[in-house]
Amino acid sequence: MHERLLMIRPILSLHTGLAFSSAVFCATYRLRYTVKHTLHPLRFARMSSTSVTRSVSVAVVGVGLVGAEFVQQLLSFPSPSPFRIVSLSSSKATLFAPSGLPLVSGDWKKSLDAAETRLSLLDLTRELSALVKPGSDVVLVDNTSSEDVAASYPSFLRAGINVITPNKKAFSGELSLYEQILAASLESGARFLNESTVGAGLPIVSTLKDLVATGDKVTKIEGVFSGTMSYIFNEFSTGEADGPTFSSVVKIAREKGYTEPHPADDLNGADVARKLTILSRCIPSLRTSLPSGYKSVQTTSLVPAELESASTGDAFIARLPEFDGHYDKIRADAAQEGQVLRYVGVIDVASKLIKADLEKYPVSHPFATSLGGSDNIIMFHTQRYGARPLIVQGAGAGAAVTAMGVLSDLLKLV
Ligand SMILES: NC(=O)C1=CN([C@@H]2O[C@H](COP(=O)(O)OP(=O)(O)OC[C@H]3O[C@@H](n4cnc5c(N)ncnc54)[C@H](OP(=O)(O)O)[C@@H]3O)[C@@H](O)[C@H]2O)C=CC1
Ligand SMILES: N[C@@H](CC=O)C(=O)O
Ligand code: NA
Repeated sequence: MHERLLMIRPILSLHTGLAFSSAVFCATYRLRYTVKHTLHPLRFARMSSTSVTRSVSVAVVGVGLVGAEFVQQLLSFPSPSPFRIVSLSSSKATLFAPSGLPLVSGDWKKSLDAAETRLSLLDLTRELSALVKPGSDVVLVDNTSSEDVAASYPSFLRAGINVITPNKKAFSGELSLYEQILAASLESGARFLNESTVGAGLPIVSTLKDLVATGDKVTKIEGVFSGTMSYIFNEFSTGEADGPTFSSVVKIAREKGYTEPHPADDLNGADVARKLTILSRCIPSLRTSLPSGYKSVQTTSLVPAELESASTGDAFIARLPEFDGHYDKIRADAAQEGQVLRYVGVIDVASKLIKADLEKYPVSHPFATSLGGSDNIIMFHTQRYGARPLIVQGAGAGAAVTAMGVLSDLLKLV
C-alpha cells in the first residue's frame, strides 16, 4: 500500500479550495494528513479516515425520467457495490431506511408508490446527517427541477452530505445561493457535483473546471447547449424552405424526454441561459457577473407572447400549432439565404457578453452539417488551445445520458 504525506495549507480562496478538495477526493492512495489549520469537524472526520473502500449512502429525490433511469443504473452497478440507496422520494411520497432500502431492479417504484409519508427536506437532512461517519459518505442526489430542493443544498452540505444533481436551479439563480453552496462545501468538506447540468452526461463542467484549475485562460465558450433546441432545429431547419411543422418537432422532442418538465423553459431560452450562467460562474473573472443568474443573460425567447402564461406543458403543446405559420416564415427566409437556424449560446470572457440567441448559419457550417438528434456541441477557446478550440460533442439530453452523468459524479466520490 502506497502512503503519501499530504500537507494541508490554509485555504486561500474558494477556487483554490475547490481544486484542492478535488485533489483530496481523487486520491486513491491511503492518505496520512498533517493538519496545519483549524478544520470543521466533519472535514476532519472525512480526512482522518484511512479506509480505502468507502461505503456510500445515497438518498434519491426525484424519480421521474432521469431519476428512474438513475436508480436503474445504480441498481445495475456491478457487485460488490459501494452504494446503498437509503431514501427514495417523489413529490408525493418518501421512503427511508438507514441500512438501505430492499429495492429490486425493475420493481422498486411499487414500494415508493405504496408509501404514505411525504418528503420533508428538514427530516431528510437530519436523518442523513446521522449517517455521516468516517469511511461512509452520504449523498443527496437531486433529480428534480425543484427550487425548494435546490435551496436546501447549503443545509445538506453543511451537515456533511454531498450533493449530486442535474438540477440547474441552484447554480443558475441568485448569486447569493451559489455563494452559500460554495461556503457550505468548503466548511464541511462535502462536495457538490453537477456535471449533468450542462450537456447532460457530456464532460462540459469538468472540462471547464480542469482548464481553469490548471491555469489555462478561457477566452470564449460557444455552441449549441440545448438538446431540445438542437433536436428541433436539426429536424425543422435543414436548408429547405419547407418541412415538418415546428409544433410537431417540439412535441417529438418532449416525447423523447429532451425537454424540461415544462417545454416552454427550453423554448424561451431560459435553459440555455441557465447553462451559460453555470459555466460563467466557473470562470473566476465572470463568477460574480450575473448577480441574478440566468435572468441577467441576454436571451431571445421563441415562445409566442400568447403562450407565455400556459401553466402546464400539456396546455403549451396543445396550443403551439396555432403559431406554426410564424416559424414556417423564419425557416423559409433563412433557406432563401442558403442558411439554417440554430439556437446557440456564447460566453465572451473579455467583453463579458453572455447571450443565448437564434442565429443563422450557412448550410455548409459544422452546426448545419455535423449535428443530429439532441447533439450539443461546445467549443472552448483558450490560450493553450489557440486557434483550434477544444470541442465536446454528443447527445446533450435524454434520460440515459443524463443519468450516466449523475452516476459518473457519484463514482467520483469513491
Ligand atoms: N431530461 C433531460 O434530458 C435532462 C434533464 N436534466 C434535469 O434533470 C432534472 C429531472 O428532469 P426529468 O427527469 O426530465 O424531470 P421529471 O419531471 O420527469 O421528474 C422530476 C421528478 O422530480 C419529482 N419532484 C418534483 N418536485 C419535487 C419535490 N419538491 N420533492 C420531491 N420530488 C419532487 C417529481 O415527482 P412526481 O413524479 O411526484 O411529480 C418527479 O419524480 C431536471 O432538473 C432537468 O432540468 C438535466 C439534463 C438533461
Ligand atoms: N431540456 C434540456 C435538458 C438538458 O439539460 C435540454 O434540452 O438540453
Ligand atoms: Na455535462
